[in-house]
Order: sequence, then structure tokens, then C-alpha cells
Amino acid sequence: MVLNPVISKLSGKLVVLASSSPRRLEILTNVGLRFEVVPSWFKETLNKSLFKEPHQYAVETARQKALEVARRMPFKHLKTPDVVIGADTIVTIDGLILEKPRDKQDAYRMLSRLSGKEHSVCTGVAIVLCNQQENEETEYQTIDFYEETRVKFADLSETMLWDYIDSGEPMDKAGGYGIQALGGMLVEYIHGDFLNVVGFPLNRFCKQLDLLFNPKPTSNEVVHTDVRCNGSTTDPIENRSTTSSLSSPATSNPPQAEITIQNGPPTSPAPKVKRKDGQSAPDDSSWALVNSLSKCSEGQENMSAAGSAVPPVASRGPMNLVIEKVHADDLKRIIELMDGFKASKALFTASKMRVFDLLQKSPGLEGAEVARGLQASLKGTLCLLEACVSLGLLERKQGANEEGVYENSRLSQRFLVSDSPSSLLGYMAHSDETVWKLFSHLETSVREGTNLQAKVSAQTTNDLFQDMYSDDERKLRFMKAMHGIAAVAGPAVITAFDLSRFKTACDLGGCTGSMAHGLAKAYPRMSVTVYDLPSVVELSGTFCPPGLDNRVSFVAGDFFKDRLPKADLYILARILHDWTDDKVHALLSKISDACTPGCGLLVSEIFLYEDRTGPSQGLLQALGLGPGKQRSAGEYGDLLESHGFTVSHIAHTHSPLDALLCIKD
Ligand SMILES: C[S@@+](CC[C@H](N)C(=O)[O-])C[C@H]1O[C@@H](n2cnc3c(N)ncnc32)[C@H](O)[C@@H]1O
Repeated sequence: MVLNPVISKLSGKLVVLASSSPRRLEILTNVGLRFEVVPSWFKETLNKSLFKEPHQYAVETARQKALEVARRMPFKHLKTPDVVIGADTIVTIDGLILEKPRDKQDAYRMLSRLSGKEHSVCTGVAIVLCNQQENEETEYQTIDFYEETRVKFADLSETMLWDYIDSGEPMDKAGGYGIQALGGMLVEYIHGDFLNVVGFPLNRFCKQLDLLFNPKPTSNEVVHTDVRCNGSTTDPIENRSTTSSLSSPATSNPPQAEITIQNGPPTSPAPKVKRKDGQSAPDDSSWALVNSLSKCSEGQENMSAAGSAVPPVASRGPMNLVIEKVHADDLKRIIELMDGFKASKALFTASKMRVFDLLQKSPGLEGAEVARGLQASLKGTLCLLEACVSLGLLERKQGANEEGVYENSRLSQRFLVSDSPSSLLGYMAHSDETVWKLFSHLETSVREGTNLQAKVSAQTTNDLFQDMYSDDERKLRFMKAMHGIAAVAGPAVITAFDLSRFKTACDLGGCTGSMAHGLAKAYPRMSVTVYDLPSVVELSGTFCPPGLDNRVSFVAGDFFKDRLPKADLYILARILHDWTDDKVHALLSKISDACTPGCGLLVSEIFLYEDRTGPSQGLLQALGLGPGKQRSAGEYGDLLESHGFTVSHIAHTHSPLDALLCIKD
């Protein structure tokens, strides 16, 4: 766990520590957290006998302390915090809860009870997230947990006890001692987090923040034991008598996190990020996840309306909604999959509107300036910019005004601006204009087993390109898409094997010549011919001006009908998957005929895993149900061996395209 990125997630938020404990203040200050201290007025008078387990009492007290401050601040301090942290430390021994001693005699009673024995120090922590709703109500979401540390005291003599009591140290400390100072002399050993005994379980707190802000896709840990949503504005203690952890079965280690959500009284502080269009804006996708979970208090319909998924509902009472135990990572994954199309469309739209080009030219624009630059509505632009921030495509930085300014992220600088050598804008446009439309026919296509292309264009042949190239705009868009992918995937393919022994190469279906230029650059003694259909070759100059590299030349022809140029190495990059088996065999036998023994054939495709369980990029491409099919490296190997080649190397490149090199027998 990296602490700083977790703590830094709180920067820019108004974080409040609802405790006057100088030790908690010091622990949190030491890790660089910026916060205000507003001691809670909540009296620590909860009836201990109501709690099955001592830690439940500590957690409840922490929660009440934090909620009291969260509710008070908008009225007394005229500002709404973003996060309030409450904590309560108790010492327990023999089922008895020891808090701060009332006087010296009380301290003596406590310390002599602890002498020579092991006891438990438990700190309950509550993190209250205050989210202002559009209706001006503030929603309080509480994440709480506890940490337990076992401490063993040495046998304490009377003199030692009274010396310690007379030092004055025990008086403001749970259990009557402070481990970080003189009290440390009383301790024989501890098991667990030292800082927890001091008063704040920093490690667990950071882990909790990490779960909240950086949910891990691979972890199997159950994060949310219960998500309880309470739509009422009544006293939370009353509600808890039926719904809180008090009524849940007692739990032992590891402590579990709970999220409770309560709507509080209306308040009118400023939202976290104020936008010019008057809407409040979530500024972190993890917050949005929590926020969307919180919407369950308004029922399923509202959650859907908020654009997020509805976790399964197990049961619902008149006041409280209990949501089935959810596996946080599973929930996140399924929501990501459901929302995947929204993310794609936001990416396509921002790319098409040239948001990234604008911000590349003028970094640090405010939302209103971007809207003007795009000649688009302010409201729509702000929504798009914020969505892009949440997707990691843009960054929002501090500007002269409250709403901040926008800049391209590293990702968009590399892939989404027109003049980047790795620009994928062409692929975005092709995905948006062509593939998106094809996939809207997916169900029919799956039912009928027909290819998507045929559904859209009433195409009658098994040649995808005949249809695609009948429209110049589509053809150019497709070529730009191929050019972009070849530029980013090409280097890994070209350098997957040492190809320096081949002096002449022919890239069949080489399109714009992107791969060919890469080859010529990587192998200074190699000449490369790009072979493609005449209508493609005639546009290739748009991408790679003639003369860019005099070792690269273009030849127009049809690889099914015409004679292939002579070469020591043939390349088929993203060709074979597009054609029926008949056509694939026809092409491979032509290449085989053109090869002399020792000639090479490099096939580059997305290779499916041998058991066909991935990668999803290849299997989703196969869903297009074109006339061809996706294959594994093993299947390609068999195919090539049936045409007189021996597989020499296979490379899973971790770039969008894998590669296989085979040699003519
Ligand atoms: C999917 S693209 C792959 C482009 C390039 N190899 C790459 O990886 O970026 C298929 C290419 O095959 C070309 N092609 C299709 N039919 C062809 C044919 N009969 N003869 C020559 N080239 C053809 C297309 O024009 C297109 O450039």
C-alpha cells in the first residue's frame, strides 16, 4: 500500500478531525494530512450494556462524534466539511470497558486491574463523507471500522503505580496510561498496531482510504459488509437500534468496514467543486461509486437515473433498505462493464469534438473557455470535461477561479491529439462511425449468425473491403484507423524477432505503409514493398509522403488475383482474420508458391488463448461475425504448416498485436 497517494486523495477536500486528542492530531499531521480540528460535543455517554461487543461501543462513539461535527459545522462554522474523522479509543479487560479515569483513585483502580495482565486496546474510527445533494440536503455516508491491539503490562508495584499516577499522565487517557510516553515503561509487550494504542490506527485508516479511493480490481477482499441506506432524518441512534452493527452478530478480526448513509437536515454550504452552470460535481470516480451506492436510499429507479447500476436488493423494511452483501470488486467490475459503452462514447465524442487538440494547443483552459473553443454549450461541455477527468483523459488543476482549469492527461497527449505520432484519433473515428453502428445490430446478428457488416450494408459478398471502399469517406477513415494502430502496435511486432537476415520484405495488405516504414527504420538493409488494392495505394501518399524512405515502395494489386512481388519475407498483419477459410487457404498457398525455402512469413494478429477464454479484445473483435475468424497461435501454426511453413517463433507482444514467424520448408 502506498500511503501518500491515499492521503493525497484528500488534498483539496475540507477534512476535519472531530477530536481534540493531541496524539491523533500528531499522528495525522505526521503523514501530511491537512485538516482542521473541531472537537466533538458528543458526550461519551452511550449505554455500554446495549453493545454486544466492546468494539461496537467504540465504533458507535466514534460515529456519533464525527456525525455531530459534520452536522454542526454548516450552522456554526458556516461551511460543510467534505470528510469528518471521528475516533474513540477504549481499553478492555475481562469484558470491562475502561475509558479515561475520573480522578487519581479511578486511575489507580484501572492500572492495578491491568497490572501483570494482557488487555485489549480498541480504537473505533468513523469516516463521515458529506455529500451535498442537488436538493441542497447533505447526505452523510459513514465508513467505520475498528482496530484491536493486545497489550501486556508488567507486574506493577504500588510505588510504581503511584509514581506514574502522580506524573499526571494517566488523566486524559483511555485505560489510564499513555504508551508513547512514561506509560511505555509499564508495557511488557504488544501484539498489533502501536499507533492504535496511542489513539489512532493509522495503517488501517490508510487501507480504508485506499479501498475507498482506489478499489483494487484483483483483490478478493470483501470491502462492504453491509451497505445500509437510511432515508429518514430521525436521530441516527434510534435508527441504529434496528439496523446498525449493534444488532449485527458479533464479529472478530479482521474488522470489517461498514457504510451507512443518512440524509441530514438541509444545509446550504458550498459544494465541493462549484461549477459555473450551478451543478455540483463529483471529482473522483471512487467518490462517484460511493455516491451511486448512496442513491439506493432513493430507490432503484433513481440509481439508474444517476447512471449507475443497482446492486441486488435482499430485503427492504419501511425505514431501512438492506442491500445484499456485495463483493466490492465484483460490483465495480460489473458496473464498469455496463458503463463501458458510456465511457467509449464519451471518449469518441471528446475526440471528435477535438477537445484534446484544443487543450494541447492551450493547456489550462477553464470549462467556459473550452465550451467557447468547441462552440458547444457550457453545461454539456462541463459534463464532458468532468467525465473525461474521471476517465483519466483529462486533469483538472487549480486555476484562478474555483472551478479549476483543464489539461490533457499523459494518455490523451499520447493517443488523442492529432499531431502525436501515436495518435489513435483515426481509430476513434472508425470505432465511432463504423464499428459502433455495426454493434447496434449485434443481437440480430448473433441470432441469425450473419455478419454485422452484412446487416448494415446489405453486403452480398464475403469481401468486407468491397463495401467499405465503396464510400471514399469510410475508406479514408478506415485507413486512418489502420495507420494509427499500426503506428502503436507495429514497433512491438517488428522487433519481436530478429529479421535482419531478410533483405526484401513485402507487406501484403500493408495499407498506408506504416508498418513498412517501421521495418525499414528498424532494419537499415531491408527494402520493403507495400502491396495493397489500387484504391488504397493511391491514397497512401496522404500518410507517408513518397520519398520518406526510398527503401519503401508501393505496389497496387489484388493478392487473390495478381502476382505477388518477390520478397524473402512476407508479412500478413491483420489480414487472415478477415477472410473465410477458403480465401485464407488460397492466399497462403499463393504466398507459399512465391516463397523459396528459407523465406519467412510473419503473421501478426491478436492471438486467442489456446482455450479461447481470451483475450477479450480478440473475442470481442470476433463478435463482429465477419466472414473470417480469430485464431490462437497454435491454430495459426497448424494453418501455416499445412502450407509448407515451419513455425520458428511466436511472440505475445502485450501490444495490440501478437506475432508469429514461420519459415518456408
Ligand atoms: C485490416 S487491414 C490491415 C492493414 C495493415 N496490414 C495493418 O495491419 O495495419 C487489411 C488490409 O488489407 C487490404 N486488402 C484487402 N483486400 C485486399 C486484396 N484483395 N488485395 C490486397 N490488399 C487487400 C486492405 O485494403 C487493408 O489495407
